[in-house]
Amino acid sequence: MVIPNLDSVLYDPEVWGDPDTFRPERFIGPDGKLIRYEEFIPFSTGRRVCLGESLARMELFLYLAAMIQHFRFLPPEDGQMPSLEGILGVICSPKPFTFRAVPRL
Ligand code: HEM
Repeated sequence: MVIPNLDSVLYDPEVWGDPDTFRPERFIGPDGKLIRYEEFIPFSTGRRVCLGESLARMELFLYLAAMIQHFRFLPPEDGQMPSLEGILGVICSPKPFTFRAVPRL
């Protein structure tokens, strides 16, 4: 079995500059439009590209938009932000963290 290391591209400092910094605005150009980087390949690329990509993108958009519409997401009372260091496995998953979801009225 061959498991490609997509992180070598998704975290390539030559492409992203500061890949470990949470800076989603890196995907928005000065004209306010979405920048599409060919190096952004969370669903892989080529012949083995994810067959569920459009479904996953749509579900993620609907789920996140609904959550953000209904809640404000804040750090816990102690102000401790989640670590951006992942747990490395076949996929990289987040370390356990806590946060507050405050309903928007
Ligand atoms: C955020 C969600 C998802 C991510 C990040 C993701 C990512 C990936 C990646 C990176 C691969 C390539 C694996 C390889 O190296 O061979 C893959 C393959 C695949 N994914 Fe996804 N996937 C997601 C959701 C889904 C969903 C929702 C479905 C189906 C409903 C799906 C179906 C598949 C299938 C069938 C393949 C195998 C394609 C092939 O080898 O021909 N994925 N996915």
